[in-house]
Amino acid sequence: MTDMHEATLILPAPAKLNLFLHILGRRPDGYHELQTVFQFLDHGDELGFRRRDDGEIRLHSDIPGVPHDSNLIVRAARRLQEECGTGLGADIWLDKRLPMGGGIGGGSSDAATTLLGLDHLWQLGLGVERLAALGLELGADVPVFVRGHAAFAGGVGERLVPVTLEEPWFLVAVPQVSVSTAEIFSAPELTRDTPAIRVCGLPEGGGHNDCQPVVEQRYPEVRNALNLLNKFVPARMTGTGACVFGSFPNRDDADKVSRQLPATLPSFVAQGRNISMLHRRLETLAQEVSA
Ligand SMILES: C[C@](O)(CO)[C@H](O)COP(=O)(O)OP(=O)(O)OC[C@H]1O[C@@H](n2ccc(N)nc2=O)[C@H](O)[C@@H]1O
Ligand SMILES: Nc1ncnc2c1ncn2[C@@H]1O[C@H](COP(=O)(O)OP(=O)(O)OP(=O)(O)O)[C@@H](O)[C@H]1O
Repeated sequence: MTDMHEATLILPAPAKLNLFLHILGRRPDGYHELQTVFQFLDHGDELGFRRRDDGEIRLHSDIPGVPHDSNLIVRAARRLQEECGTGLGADIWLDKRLPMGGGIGGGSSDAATTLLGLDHLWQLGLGVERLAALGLELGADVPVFVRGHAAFAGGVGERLVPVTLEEPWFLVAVPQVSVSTAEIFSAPELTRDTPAIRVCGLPEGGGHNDCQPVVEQRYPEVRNALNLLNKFVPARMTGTGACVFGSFPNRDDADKVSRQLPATLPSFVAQGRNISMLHRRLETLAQEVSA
């Protein structure tokens, strides 16, 4: 067993929030037409990479309940190898900080960081378009992390239009429950007929999350978290849950509320960002190389 300090490249895998999530309809293949806005958080997992010359992909950090070969990090690495036919491999370490099944995109972000990290390490120069297309094969949320810009999403989540938003501080509460995205999308009671908005951005009044009533009904932990946070700030769920969030003009205000939440409801405070911290780090790396 080796450690993160053996990595030659360490990169962040930030979380995202869905600031609203409207479900417009269901396609014959079961996937849902939706509209949402993604913004990144300056908080996330961390991944370490080191090149191997024998073609092996080895993830040295276990996630309980996720077999090595099913981990999105390993799947992303193997898909990239297959795509470009490289004989190179990698040792990979993961410092998992984001809750799983939290609706903040941890697995998708890990996959995107793997695609961009190995593209850099193996000097493939595949470019964001091809990496985003590979990402979409792994999950609907992967392309936005590959592109790294806050975005309005349409279609089944794959049609992305970059947007520039205010960058408030968010308090994200983490109910101690994991919500399955597939379960919520297959719920008979899910509202699937919200009218499309015409602007590529935040709707007037901020919109809503159609998945929230379904999750509140099925998961009392999420309902309780929303009730608690709503006492201080208008609270909303991200994605298909379980995390709920409220926004604040500065860090101090968010921290104050965070300290008033009960110990049974963990939370974190992070700034919303239009450029993901992964892309800011890659930009710095590129500048260091060219200097
Ligand atoms: C809810 C969101 O997080 C919003 O950002 C995403 O749309 C879900 O993204 P994700 O977790 O990457 O989802 P995927 O792994 O692609 O799909 C998980 C499951 O969610 C359902 N699903 C997902 C996306 C979509 N537009 N319609 C769906 O019905 C499908 O049943 C699918 O089997
Ligand atoms: N590297 C990974 N990190 C987290 N989950 C992973 C990973 N690889 C595979 N998975 C699987 O993916 C599932 C969803 O994890 P994830 O943390 O992305 O959920 P989420 O935050 O609800 O995502 P989303 O907002 O994209 O729906 C997990 O329950 C786990 O079984």
